[in-house]
Amino acid sequence: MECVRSGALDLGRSGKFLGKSGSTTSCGKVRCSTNLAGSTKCEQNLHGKVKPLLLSASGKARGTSGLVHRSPVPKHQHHLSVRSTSTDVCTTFDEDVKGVSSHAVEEKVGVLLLNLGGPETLNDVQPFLFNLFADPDIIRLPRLFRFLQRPLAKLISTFRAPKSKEGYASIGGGSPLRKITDEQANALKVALKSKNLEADIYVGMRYWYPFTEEAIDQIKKDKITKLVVLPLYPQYSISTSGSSIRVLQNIVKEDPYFAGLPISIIESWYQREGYVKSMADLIEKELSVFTNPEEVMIFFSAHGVPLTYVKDAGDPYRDQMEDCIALIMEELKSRGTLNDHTLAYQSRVGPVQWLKPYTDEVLVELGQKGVKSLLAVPVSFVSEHIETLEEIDMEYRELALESGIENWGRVPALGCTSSFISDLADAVVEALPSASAMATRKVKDTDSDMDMMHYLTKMFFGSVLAFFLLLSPRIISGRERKARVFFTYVLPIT
Ligand SMILES: C=CC1=C(C)c2cc3[nH]c(cc4nc(cc5[nH]c(cc1n2)c(C)c5CCC(=O)O)C(CCC(=O)O)=C4C)c(C)c3C=C
Ligand SMILES: [Fe+2]
Repeated sequence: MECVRSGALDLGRSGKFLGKSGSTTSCGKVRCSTNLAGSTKCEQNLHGKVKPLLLSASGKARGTSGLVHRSPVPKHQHHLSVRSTSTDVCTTFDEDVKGVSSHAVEEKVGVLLLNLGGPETLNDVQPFLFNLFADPDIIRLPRLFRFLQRPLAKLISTFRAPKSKEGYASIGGGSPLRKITDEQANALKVALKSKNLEADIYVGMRYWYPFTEEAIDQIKKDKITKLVVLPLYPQYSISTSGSSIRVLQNIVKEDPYFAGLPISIIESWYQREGYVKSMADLIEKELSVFTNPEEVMIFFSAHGVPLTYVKDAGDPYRDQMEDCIALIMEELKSRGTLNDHTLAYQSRVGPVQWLKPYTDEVLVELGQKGVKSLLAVPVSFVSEHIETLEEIDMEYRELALESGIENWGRVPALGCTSSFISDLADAVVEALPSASAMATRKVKDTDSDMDMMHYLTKMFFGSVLAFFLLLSPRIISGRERKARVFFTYVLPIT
C-alpha cells in the first residue's frame, strides 16, 4: 500500500492538540464518490427484524416508528440505502450538489478506514487524551457549557495522564493501533484487488495520527471520485463511529469537492455473516485449548459507554451489541458448540453510570458461583489495544483468578484474519453502487433533537449552575469556583 507523507496539512482549524510537529504518514487509496450530509436515516437489523433509527448529524439516534424509510427520494435529496443481507448502510443527504461530476473523469475508488487512534509514545498520552476529551461526542456538555469543553479537556487529560501512561507503559510504551490499522488497510487493498476492485485505502484516526483530516486532505489531492467510508467498529456508537462521521460531515459542509463526491458510509457491520463466522472461528479455536471445552463460560467483554448515551441520546450501541452476541452464539450453536455465555461492559471511566453489568463485577460473581473456566472475548473492537492487552489480559485475568476462576483464556482480536478482511472487502464492494453525492445541509445540533421539556430543564439548571460557578465572584472565591468545576466535571471522568 502506498503511504503518503502529509505534513503540509492544516489541522489548526480542527483545534486539535498535535502534541508533536512535523509531517505524518497517512496511508491508502481507492476510487469512488458520495455525499455526506446532515442527517442519517438508519435501520437496524435486530435478529432479522428491521428496527428503524433516525440518526442526526451528531450521530444521535432515536427510535422512529413513524419514519418512512424508503419513501420516494425528493428532488435534491439523495437517499443512500445500501443493504446487503448483512450490512446496514443508510444515509440521506439533502440539498444541492455542487462541483464534482464523477462520470466526466476516470473513476478512482477510495476507502476511508476510520479508527480511534492511540498514543505511540508515553509523551503522546496527554495530548492524545486532550483530543479525546475535547470531543463533544465523548464529553457531552450542555450547550450552555460548551465553552468549557477545551479547558475541561485540558484539566481532565492532565489528571488522567499518569494512570493512562502506566497502562501504555505496561504494553510496551504505546498503542499498537496505528500499526495494526495500517496492516488491515494493506490487507484490505489486496483483498479488494482479488475481487477485481482497485482501490486506494486511507486511514483516518479520530484522536491521533494519522488524523481523519489528513486522510481527507490526501483523498482530495488524489482526486478520488468515489469513496466508501468504513469505521473499524463493528457496532455503531455516538462516541466512536458517530464522532468520526461527524468530522466528515463538518468537512463536507465546507468543501465543494467533498460535497459533490459520491460517498457511501457503512455505519455498522456486526451483523455480516463473514464477521460473525470469523468471530465464531476464533472462539472455537480458543475453546479447544481448554481441557474440558464444553464447561467453559464464554465471556463477551465490550467497551462500555455512559448509560445516558443509550437512555437519553438514543445510542443504538447496546442493542447492536446484544444482537451481535446473539448472532455469534447462534452461529456457534449451529456448529454444535453449546456453551454458556454472558456479556459485560468494561473500561468505564469515573463514577457516572455506564452500561451494566460491569466486567469486573461479573467476573467476581462468576467466581463466587463456582465457574472454573472462562474464555474472555473482546467484542467491540477488531484490533488489539490497551483495553485487551492491559485491562483484559492483566487486570481482569488477575481479578478472575483471585475470584476462584482457575482456567482463563482470551480470544485474540480479529486483526488481519483473512476471512474477516475478505468480508470487509465484500462490504466495500456491496456499498459502492449506493455511493452518492453527499451535499451540504444544515447540520442539526444535537440539542435540537431533544424534546422541549428536556431542553428547558437543561437550560434552567445550566443557568443556575453557571451563575453559581462563574458569575458570582462574591459568593464563591476563585479557588472554590475551580474546585466546584473540578468536582462537577473532572472528578467523574478521571
Ligand atoms: C467501541 C469501542 C470504544 C468505545 C465505545 C469507547 C468509548 C469511550 N472511551 C472513553 C475513554 C477512553 N478511551 C480510551 C481509549 C480507547 N477507547 C477505545 C475504544 C472505545 N472507546 C480504543 C480503541 C482506545 C484506544 C486504545 C489504545 O490502544 O490506544 C482512553 C485512553 C486509555 C485510557 O486511559 O484508558 C480513554 C480515557 C470514553 C469516555 C468513552 C465513551 C464516552
Ligand atoms: Fe474508549
